Amino acid sequence: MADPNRVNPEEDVTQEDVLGEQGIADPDAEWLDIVSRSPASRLAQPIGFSPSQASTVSESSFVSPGGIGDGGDVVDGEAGHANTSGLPVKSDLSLLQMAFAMGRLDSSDEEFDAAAELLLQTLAAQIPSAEIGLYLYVNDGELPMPRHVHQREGHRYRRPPESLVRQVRAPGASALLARNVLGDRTLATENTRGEIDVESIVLVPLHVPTPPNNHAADGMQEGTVAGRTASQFPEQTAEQMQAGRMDTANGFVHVITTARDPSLSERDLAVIVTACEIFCEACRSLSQRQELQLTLHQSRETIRRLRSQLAGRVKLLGRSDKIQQVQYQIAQVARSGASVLLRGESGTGKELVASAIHYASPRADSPMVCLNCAALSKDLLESELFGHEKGAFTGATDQKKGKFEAASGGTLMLDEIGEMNLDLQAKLLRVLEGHPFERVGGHEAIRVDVRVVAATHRDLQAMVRAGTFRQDLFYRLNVIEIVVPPLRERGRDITLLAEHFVSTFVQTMGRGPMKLTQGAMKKLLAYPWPGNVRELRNVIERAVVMAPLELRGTHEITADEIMLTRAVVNETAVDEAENPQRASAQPASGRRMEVSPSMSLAKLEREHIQNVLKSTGGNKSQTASILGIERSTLDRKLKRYAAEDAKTRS
Ligand SMILES: Nc1ncnc2c1ncn2[C@@H]1O[C@H](COP(=O)(O)OP(=O)(O)OP(=O)(O)O)[C@@H](O)[C@H]1O
Repeated sequence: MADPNRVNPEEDVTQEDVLGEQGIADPDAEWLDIVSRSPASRLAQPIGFSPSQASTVSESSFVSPGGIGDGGDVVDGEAGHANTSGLPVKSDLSLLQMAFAMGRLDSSDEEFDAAAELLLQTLAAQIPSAEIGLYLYVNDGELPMPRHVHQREGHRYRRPPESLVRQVRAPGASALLARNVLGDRTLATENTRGEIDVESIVLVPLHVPTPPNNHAADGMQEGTVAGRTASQFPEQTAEQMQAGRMDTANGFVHVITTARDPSLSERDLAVIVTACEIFCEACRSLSQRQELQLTLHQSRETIRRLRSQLAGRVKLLGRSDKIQQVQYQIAQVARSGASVLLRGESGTGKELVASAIHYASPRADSPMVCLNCAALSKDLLESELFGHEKGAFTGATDQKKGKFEAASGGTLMLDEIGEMNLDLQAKLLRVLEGHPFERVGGHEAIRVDVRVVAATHRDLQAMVRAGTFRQDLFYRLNVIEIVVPPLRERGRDITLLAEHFVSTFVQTMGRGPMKLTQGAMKKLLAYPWPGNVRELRNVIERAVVMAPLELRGTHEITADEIMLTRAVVNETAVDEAENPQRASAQPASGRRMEVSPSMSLAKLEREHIQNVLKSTGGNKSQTASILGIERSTLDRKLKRYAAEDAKTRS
């Protein structure tokens, strides 16, 4: 025969195990340990109770622990809750309504308390004769004041005694129902008249994620505690709860009825447990959403910070007239939303100019996206530009947004626009004219607000004449044209940029101080820079990398350490600068000049000037600088050579 002191004879759990050492003072108290829940099983079950799983419990007996839907559900037949039709009963509907209402809560800080309020309202509607308290522990210390309370008009809710609370806070504790507890001091506390008139009690442990922000103080009901902070709550994350790692409740719901009211039934217990399950799940999902929102917020902040850092770095260096003209144009066009066409050789800084326009424009806080039209096949370029739907083509395993969508609100730079085929040019034109577009394989019309900056090193007008570039697109893109000059036409900007790159690389590579020698500078100035600024950058990077590791003081980067790919270097100037005593008669082009003993000094000078002029691509300022003469002197000499030639011809 079963030991009446045992809660669950099968599992050898005594009544004391459930209630602790102090146990039940009143031997008449009837206990039902109804639900022993594992987090993993939560909400895996329907909210309602299936008749096939229901079991009726006779008075004065204990039921084995079991989760809702685990076969341990209890239905109070007398209360008429057993439902053989399989249709939801009234309480199920109300719980469903509560679940929907909780599901609709957004993830703002106050929603945890809104969910708690919904829970209490639902329970109050289901059990009109009950007083209810919801508790959350800020730490593992004493019983806190209830965070939310429901009490009827003229009635006063009373907290449970500590000894009872310990039971629901024990690891893996179940929900409890106690009846006939009138006068039992271990199960209920006194009312204002010093009587213990509580007749039945339900306690349900809660496993809720840490409330996001303790706004509980705002608009709380009587008995709640203000001034708690989220960090004071025990560390419990939604993931931990989901994984079922946390088995100590960090809160509970306490429901009581007094001697004047109907006693709480098993059906009431089941409803309360289910409602609490829904509440905990809603809190978990709110917490997860809030974590996601926090991550999103942090990511946005990071992007904003990186953008402003980037904006600070987008500096178009140069003091030459030509670069100052470009800087002026950037400032002019940035304020407008007009399309810009950037022209210039490869490596001159077209992308940098596009970025400078973007970061100086009101679109600076939105994305700046670049796409090189030369790097992709026609089909890939279309999908990169406009995106594609899942399954649009082989390999399109997911939906993908295109660069137009990615640049929404910002700027899209289309580099090498001259490489775009005519079909795509037509599609691009439509978008530039304000028409919506569809992703490849899609039907949804997408509209974006994007400023397009196109760039090319090709002669688009010639392409228009040849029929390989649409004239209407050319006009649409060429609202404003900015020509980025080649480096060889920027004179002293070469050394300015070189010095900038030296200090940049020294810093990023963590090297000691370095500087360029005069000879190195002259070598740089004498070079025609077919690869423009990009090539200069690479040359300097190499020089910094190759500089001796053991340095004392400032390392001087000599001409010999400047490795140029083309052999067209003014070695004369360099040699003279590095070894002034070793004057040489080598031409600027790098070809060794044949110097016959009969050659006059004037002829030698003329040949040298023409060679240097050739090596700088006709850049007179640069030539003058290399030769170490004034620009006006060079002009005079060139005029004289032209006059001499004309005279010879006539
Ligand atoms: N005036 C400048 N000041 C500082 N850095 C520059 C300047 N011009 C170009 N650069 C640097 O030179 C490199 C090449 O520039 P960028 O990529 O903008 O050239 P591009 O004309 O767009 O080249 P491509 O036509 O090949 O795409 C980049 O590292 C860029 O930061």
